[in-house]
Formats: sequence, C-alpha cells, structure tokens
Amino acid sequence: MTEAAVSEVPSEELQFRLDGDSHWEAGKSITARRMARSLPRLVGRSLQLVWQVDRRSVIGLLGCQVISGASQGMGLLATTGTITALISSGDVTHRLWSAWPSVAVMIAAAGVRALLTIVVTWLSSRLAPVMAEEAHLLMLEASVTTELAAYDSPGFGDRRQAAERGADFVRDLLQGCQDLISAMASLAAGAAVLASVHPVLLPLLVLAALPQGTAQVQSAKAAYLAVVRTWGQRRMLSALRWHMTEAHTADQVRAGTMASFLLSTYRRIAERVNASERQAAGRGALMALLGAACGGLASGLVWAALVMLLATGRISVASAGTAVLALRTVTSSVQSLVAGGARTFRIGMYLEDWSTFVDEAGGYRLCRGTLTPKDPEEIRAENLVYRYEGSQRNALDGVTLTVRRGEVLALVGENGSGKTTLSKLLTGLYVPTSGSVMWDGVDSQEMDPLAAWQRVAVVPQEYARWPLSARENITLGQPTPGGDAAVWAACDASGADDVVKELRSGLDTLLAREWLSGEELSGGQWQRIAIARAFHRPAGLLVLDEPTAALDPRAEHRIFTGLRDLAATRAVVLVTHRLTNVAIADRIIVLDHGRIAQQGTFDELVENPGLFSELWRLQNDRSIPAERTTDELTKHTV
Ligand SMILES: Nc1ncnc2c1ncn2[C@@H]1O[C@H](COP(=O)(O)OP(=O)(O)OP(=O)(O)O)[C@@H](O)[C@H]1O
Repeated sequence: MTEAAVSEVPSEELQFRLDGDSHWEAGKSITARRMARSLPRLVGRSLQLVWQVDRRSVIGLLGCQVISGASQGMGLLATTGTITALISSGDVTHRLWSAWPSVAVMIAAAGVRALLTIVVTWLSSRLAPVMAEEAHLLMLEASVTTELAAYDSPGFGDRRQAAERGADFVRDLLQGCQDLISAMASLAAGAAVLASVHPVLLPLLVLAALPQGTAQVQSAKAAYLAVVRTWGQRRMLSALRWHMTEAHTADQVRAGTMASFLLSTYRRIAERVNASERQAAGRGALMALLGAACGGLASGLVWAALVMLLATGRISVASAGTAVLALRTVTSSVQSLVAGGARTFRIGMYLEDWSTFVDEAGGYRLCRGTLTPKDPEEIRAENLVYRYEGSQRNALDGVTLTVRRGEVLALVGENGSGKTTLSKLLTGLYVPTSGSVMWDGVDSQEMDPLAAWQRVAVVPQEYARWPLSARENITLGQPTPGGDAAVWAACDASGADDVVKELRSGLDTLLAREWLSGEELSGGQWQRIAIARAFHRPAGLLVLDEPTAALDPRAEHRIFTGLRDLAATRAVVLVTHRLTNVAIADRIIVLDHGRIAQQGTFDELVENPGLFSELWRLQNDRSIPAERTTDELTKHTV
C-alpha cells in the first residue's frame, strides 16, 4: 500500500478499536476516590492470592514490617534522650556516659531495621513469582471456561489482554504493598514522635503532602489511559510481530517480498502508540511540577512553624532536634506513601481488569445446565437460528434437521453458507440464538457442557498442532482403557500409522521441531494425526469439517472407505466441498445463505435441478482442461 493510499484510510480503521469497547469509557471515569475505595479490596484480593500459596511468608512479611516500624519509633525517641544528655551541664565523660544507653538503643534499632530489610527482600523475592504465576493460572482458568462464542465477541480480546497485563502487575503489587506498609510504619513511628513534640506539626505535614499526592494520582491515570487508548494498536503490533517472526508465515513474507511493507506498517503504528505515551508523559511531568511547587510551599510552612515553636520557647532545643529528625523521617515516609499510593493506584487499575476478568470470565462464563448426556441416539435441530455477536445478519436461519447414530449426514454449500456454524451448534459448542438443538430430547443448553463435549469428536478445518508427543497429540492427554492399542487402531483408520512408524521414537516422538528439537510433519501428515485424534475419542457424535483437504488420494480413499464402519456406532456429520465424497452419506443437506436449500440422497440431488446439481456440474466440468489437447499437455511436460 502506498503512503497516499494509507492516508485515505478512515482514521477509525487505524485505531483498531472494536465496537462495544467500553474499556476506554470505563478508564476515563476512574477517579482517585473510587480507586481509593477499591484499593483495599484489590490489595485484599492479592493477599488472599498470596495467602493461598504461602501463608508463612505473608505472616513473616507483615511481622517484619511491624517490628521495623516499632524499632524506628524507638530509635527516634532515643534521639531526644541522646540530645538531652549531650547538651546537659557537667563534664564530657559524664555527658557521654548518660547519653550511652540512648545511643545503644539507636544503634540496636538501626541494626534491627537493616536486618529486617534483608529478610523482607528475601521473602518478597520468594513470593512475587509465585503470585504472578497464580494470577496467570487464575486467568487461564477463566479463559478456558468461557463460552466459545466469547471469541467472536467484539471486546472480549481486549478484556483478556487487559487481564493478562493485570496478571503481570500482580508481582508489582506485592512490592507496592510492601512499600506502602513500610512507609506507613515509618510514618506512624515518626508521627507519634512528632505529635509528642507538638501536635500542630503533624496536620501541617499532611497538608504539605496532599498536592503531591493528587499530582501523582493524576499522572498515573494519564499513563493508564494512554495504554487503554492504544490497546487496539498494541494488539495489532503484537499480531504483526507474530506474523513477521513465526514459521507459519516465514515463507510468505519472503516469497511475497513483504518485509519492508510490514516493517513500515509496524513503524507507523508504533509511532502512534509512542505519540500517545509521550503526551501522557508530558501531562505527568506538568502535574508533578505543579504538585512539587505547592508541596514545596507547604513544606516551608512546616519548617517555619518549627522555628516559631523553638523561638517562642514552646519546645526545648532537645525536642527541636528530635523534631528535625522526625520531620525528615515523616517527610520521606509521606513522600514514599504518596509515590507508593500513586503506583499502587496505577497497578490497581490493571489489577481491576484482571480481577473482573477472573470473576466474570470476561462476561462469558459457561453457565448452562447440569444434565449429563449419554452418547446421543438422535440429534435434532429445530428451527435453528444463529447470529454471531456484532453481525448484521443470521449465519443460520430456521434450520431443522435430524441426524441419528449409524448415519452419515453431509453438509454442503458454498463458502459462508453456514456449514461450520451448524456443526458447532450440533456439537453444543455454540448455543442457538433461537430454536433448539436436542440430544435425545434434551436441550443442549440444559446439558453440562463439559460432559456433552466428552461425547463429541471433531476434526475442524484448522486443527491444532500441539507441541506434544505423537501419542498425546492423538489422545489429547486422555488415554482410553485400550491404551496404545486403541491409539494404533485410530492411526490405522486415519492413515496416521504410516506417519508414526516413520518417527524416530514412534508415539513418544515430540512433534515440535521448531521450539523443542522434536520432529516436524507435513500438512497432510498433520491432518492424518488430527483425524486419528477424532477416531480415537470414544464419542457418539463425530464431526469432520473438510477432513481430507490436505490428504493425498490414497489417504483420502482410506478415510472414506473406513467411514461407514465408524458410523456404525456414531452419528457422523461430514462437511466438505468435494462432492464426490458425499456419495457415501445417507443424507445430504445443501445450505444456502444459512437456510436449507435442498436435502436428499446423492442420487436424488444429482438428478434433480438445484444448487447441488449445479455445484456438481461445475466441479466435474472438464471443459477447461479439455480445450488443451493431450499433445499440448505432453509438450508442456517435456
Ligand atoms: N466468528 C465469526 N464472527 C462473525 N461472523 C462469522 C464468524 N464465523 C463465521 N461467520 C459468518 O457466518 C457465516 C457462515 O460461516 P461458516 O463458517 O459457518 O460458513 P461455511 O459454510 O462453513 O463456510 P466455508 O465453506 O467457507 O468453510 C459467514 O457469513 C461468515 O462470515
């Protein structure tokens, strides 16, 4: 695409923002007060997480912080004793002897704090990775228990991505909480000492911290919003990175000489993301400047108050000395508190995304019935309507059909006519928008979905190439009582036996050459493994969606000659464009724009005029090659 062509693209297309994306709006409405209210809950949630994995370390951490705060208070109080002894009358030796106990307390307090800091660092570094892993696991758990339809929903990807980022931040939250607790402990110790010197000093100090606190919270919010605003663009960058570096597109990037186009597209999007971040950084710096100016003025007021108190004789010189030290402690703890609070506020926003996703599974938690189905004898679709979320039209519109055990039902039709969607509804992967799918009279929505899917075996158009052993690729980690004999039987029926026998360690061979020095298979060999996977599954409903697209004629023939035997104990739904293959089916359903256009046996459909016979004629039209004579073909071959 040329630069001129790019500039004509509507700007909303370049945002990669989805319809129904409420994240941005939600982000904008975050207020410091709302966050302050939800922070204790989020901190509680993280503590609960860490409590589950290592409660002894949590108790240790909290204990260390309390003791550290107490020893800091003792050290500060001992300062008054030290100064009083040093400035009292008498000879130097006597004054030093009187100061000694207070000095000993100060040294001991500093020693204890130094030791505790090391223990806290050790405990935190043990806990942080465990917490992060646990947070990711909870998120993965939520992801795999969503309805499949979630993945068709605008906004779900955003929520999942936000939750993933939140899970990354859980580790930082621990550090944030540590800093907060430690700052609070120091503050409490310093504040107690300061209040004992004179009660007016403390409120003045809190006042001095407020402008900086507000500024930091505002710049944290601006930084968060900059990330949310560019969410879609970041996702596009990540997709481009994936496509530019992974093996599955490496040949096309090269053969299509796409490298410079992809790099310039990446650079252009990255620039937009950077611009947004720069804007947020500028806003943050301005806020910090304002906060520091106001905070500086207020701090000056505190010091002036201290001087006034000393000058008017309201506090002694020793107390003033203590107050100076306490003020420094309290000032630095208030600053840590404000900075830590703002950081935790920012982390909290990400954590809110994670927490909401984990609680609600992105709004798509599987929530159907509890009935445990058996292998179905009969599956009936009644007036089935399905519309993908965000789509303007129905993918299926009023489909009624029945498929029984022992039967092969073929679904044919042009691209986009609804075959795959229908097969996903029959297996209970999708629930209908209206109408019903009944397994032996039980509505698919009333069945326990996991129990129902155990009764289903699917060869999808795009099958997974799991980076696992050949055996696990076939059993999907669920071996049957038949063990390896059952695996070999499935391989035999699918033609995967020839593939597995060639592998260096047979079924034990790792099929992940690219990453893990295993062996790699060709496209057709992978498809044989995918078919073996479905044949191995003891399921009453077998769905084959273009199962032989990558197979050679011998392998394809083997599959279709064995299919009737497989159908003896199963209901088989076959989706294919190769109409010669559907001759094997007992019944053929022809779909057109989501509706049933025709149905019948192969012979009936071929003989009667209609969509099927038209497609059949086109597929068997030899007129194009027939125009070239055998001589011509031979000439080309030579
Ligand atoms: N995830 C999705 N989100 C929105 N619309 C979708 C989605 N998947 C499919 N569709 C739409 O639903 C309709 C039916 O698609 P489906 O995949 O069922 O067709 P198909 O007959 O299997 O096509 P093909 O022969 O190309 O595999 C199409 O118009 C398609 O655009």
